[in-house]
Amino acid sequence: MLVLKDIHKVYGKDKKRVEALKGINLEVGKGEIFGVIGFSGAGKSTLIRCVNLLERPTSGQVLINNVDMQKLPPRHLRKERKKIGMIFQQFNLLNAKTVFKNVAMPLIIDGRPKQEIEKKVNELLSFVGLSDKAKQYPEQLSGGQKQRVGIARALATDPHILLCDEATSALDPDTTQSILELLKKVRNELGITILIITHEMNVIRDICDKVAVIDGGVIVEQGSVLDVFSEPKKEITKNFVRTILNDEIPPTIKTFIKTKHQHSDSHYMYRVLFKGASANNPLLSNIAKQFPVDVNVIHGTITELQGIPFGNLIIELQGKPEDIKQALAFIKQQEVIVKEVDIHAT
Ligand SMILES: Nc1ncnc2c1ncn2[C@@H]1O[C@H](COP(=O)(O)OP(=O)(O)OP(=O)(O)O)[C@@H](O)[C@H]1O
Repeated sequence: MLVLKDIHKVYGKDKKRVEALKGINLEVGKGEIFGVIGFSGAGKSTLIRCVNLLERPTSGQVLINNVDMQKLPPRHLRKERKKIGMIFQQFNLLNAKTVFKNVAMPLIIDGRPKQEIEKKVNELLSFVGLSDKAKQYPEQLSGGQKQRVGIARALATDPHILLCDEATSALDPDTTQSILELLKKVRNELGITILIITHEMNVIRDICDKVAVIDGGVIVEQGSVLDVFSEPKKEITKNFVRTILNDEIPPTIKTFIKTKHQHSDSHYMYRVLFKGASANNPLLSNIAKQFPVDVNVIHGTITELQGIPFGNLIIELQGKPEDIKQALAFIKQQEVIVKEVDIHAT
């Protein structure tokens, strides 16, 4: 659907030269919700603007449905661009125009007949839940309602892809949630592919299928949200995951365990990650029932990723070394990820 091949973007020259993107490779499948997360200055805005060629890449290819966007003559490019909708952090609405006119604008520019515009805009306002606001002006709306207008406007030309540039960053948590639900509806009911850039991991957790982490103009890690959340590899990714899935053992518990293990070289502490169906299995009680081993839950968090439960527990197994070995072998047969925690190194 959308393929970015070795995209570089350089701004300025000589002393003012900034290499904002340093060889970005991404593939977004049809109907996917793909999130790109990074800190401020990582290159997110540049990246998303390169997709619809608001910003021309210095080198590299932007392929949409196998069409190389940069090779298109201007007339064809204008046509292809209509298949890419975009929404913005600050909504970018025309304050002097009504909600209806704002949504109608891309269709008016496109020279569509009045009747068609009327029908389409009313459908879109109903889709985003703002039928009763058609005659109002943007300043009479809340932030969430403004973003709904932004979404309706972006959908006016029936795009295949929707680009979301920090679309929820200006909104409070509840409104963020309702906009994310609307974006899910856009994908589920209209089959539109969505590319989101954000610095908020909760946005990735709540609606993305795949995630890429961008740092210093480079994608440092990417994969399915489930995989990246369960086994983040790079430090920056671990820090992002930690913002919503705190896997740090609290200092007081660390001190307690260290004292307890002071005279022992045995390591009976494990981090267990449950995802999907495994999160519903009574694993811990099964261990306690089947082996002469006590299970002590030291710390844990459970969250949901796209409706799938996802748990991260630190457990301590107490018992004879041979029994613990057997219990551990049993745990490893389950659909969970188990890692030893070296308390002396934490
Ligand atoms: N028009 C421009 N001219 C010169 N440098 C630019 C321009 N736009 C962006 N940059 C630089 O490119 C780098 C990436 O910026 P970009 O805005 O893409 O990052 P970002 O991840 O979107 O950050 P933010 O969330 O703060 O907007 C930064 O160093 C920025 O200063």
